[in-house]
Amino acid sequence: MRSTGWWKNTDDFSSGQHEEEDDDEDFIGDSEVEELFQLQVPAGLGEGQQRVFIVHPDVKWGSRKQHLTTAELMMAEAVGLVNTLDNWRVVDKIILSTKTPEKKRIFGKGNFQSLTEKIRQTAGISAVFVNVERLSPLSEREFEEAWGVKVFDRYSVVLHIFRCNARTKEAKLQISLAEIPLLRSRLKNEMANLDQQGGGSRYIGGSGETLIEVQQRLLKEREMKIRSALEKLRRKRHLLRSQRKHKEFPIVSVLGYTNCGKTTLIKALTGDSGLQPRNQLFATLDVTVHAGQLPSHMTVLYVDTIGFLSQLPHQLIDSFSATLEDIKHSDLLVHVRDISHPETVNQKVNVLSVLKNMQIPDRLMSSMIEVHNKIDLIDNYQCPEPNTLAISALEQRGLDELRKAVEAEIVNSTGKHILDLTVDLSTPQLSWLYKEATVQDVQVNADEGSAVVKVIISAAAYGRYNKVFRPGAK
Ligand SMILES: Nc1nc2c(ncn2[C@@H]2O[C@H](COP(=O)(O)OP(=O)(O)OP(=O)(O)O)[C@@H](O)[C@H]2O)c(=O)[nH]1
Ligand SMILES: [Mg+2]
Repeated sequence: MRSTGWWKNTDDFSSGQHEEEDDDEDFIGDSEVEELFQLQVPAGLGEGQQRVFIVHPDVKWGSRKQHLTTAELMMAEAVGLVNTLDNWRVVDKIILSTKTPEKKRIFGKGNFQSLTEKIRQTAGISAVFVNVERLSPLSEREFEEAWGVKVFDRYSVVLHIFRCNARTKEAKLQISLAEIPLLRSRLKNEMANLDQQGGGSRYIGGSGETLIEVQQRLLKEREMKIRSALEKLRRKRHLLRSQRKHKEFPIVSVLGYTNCGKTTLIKALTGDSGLQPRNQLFATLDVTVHAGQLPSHMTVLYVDTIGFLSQLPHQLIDSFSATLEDIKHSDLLVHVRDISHPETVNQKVNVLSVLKNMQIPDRLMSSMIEVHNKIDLIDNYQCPEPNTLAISALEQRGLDELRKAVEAEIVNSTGKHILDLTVDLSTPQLSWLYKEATVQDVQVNADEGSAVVKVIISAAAYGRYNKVFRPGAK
């Protein structure tokens, strides 16, 4: 199986060193990862067709009009999540107004009764998705008993989508870690059940531990194992990052709300046919790297990242912000927006606030290029904001302008200079420049045996050039 992990892809462009080296103490084998990934998927979430009834409990706020739009958008997002999964179907859906979130019960008594009737009368439902971030184990049990089907919250659904889409070792481990709280609350639930039958607090064997203590200990051990495996991967990536820095390929991280077109754009910019854009949320779960050329023929590495989503359960944000950590080490950020989306402004606010919480360095925030994508869906789109670029990644429109803008920022941020150097063709100057810098243009003057070479060159390389070929030059 080909790994698409970022450390692996990075290798493809650098030293050719392979991820899977035998004598590497930080090496994590596939089987080790699979063992940690292989979890007791909550019953009903795994294989098979799922026919889902969605309930969105809506807390009233603001004016009625405002309130309705918000609830409907939240419902649309819930439907989007369910449709992401191949074998899941939405059978019916309902928005129910609810009490304030601080209250213990989500639904009032009357509401709950009519909801229960509706669910029981709808034929063929196999699960109910209650669109709240996290259900308490108590509510989950109560709902499952009343409705007679599995009950999922946003956390378990998003986690399941992540599980289905994870490909690399790191993504799998991150998901296994994010799953621990879910397992912990399931354990609580099971123990509450057992206790009713007097079983959970009984000591087992001669160990002096009760059943629940054993289970909790196993879970804790599992968590430690995952954390240590992740730590090993991180160390490895750090090593590769410093090797890559050496090679001086500038890094351009492409980020934005889920489904805005990041993968499509990188595919268009690099021609990398291995990339698969898909019309679904969280199509990309692994950070991957792809080489592309700028107008000056300079090679840059585009980093495809996991998409942002508002209302992402925050336990998952903790796990996944680690996946995004690496964008801090980029030379440039490109923020892609789906300008045709009705919520495009809120999406931008969400992306910027997550970046702010991640403490992205100021230099990256101020040089970030904002790209308005999917302009093919809007007639005569004009960017309303200055310093933004309008493109269609799908129809490959506006890409040259984008490449130019990327190049200008890269030249700026990496401290490279664009210079016209006159070289003597009887010396190795030109071949030196080809090797150590990016040659943009060569104008040969045959009569004089010289050429004017336009190059992009780092300050350090220019210093070496002068030392070797023009000692005494300032
Ligand atoms: N009309 C139109 N559709 C586009 C454009 N760019 C991307 N899309 C479509 O938008 C959908 C999502 O594209 P992706 O490139 O997978 O989006 P992404 O941002 O990588 O999504 P995630 O990885 O899920 O975060 C796909 O169906 C693309 O074909 C565009 O310029 N115009
Ligand atoms: Mg993608």
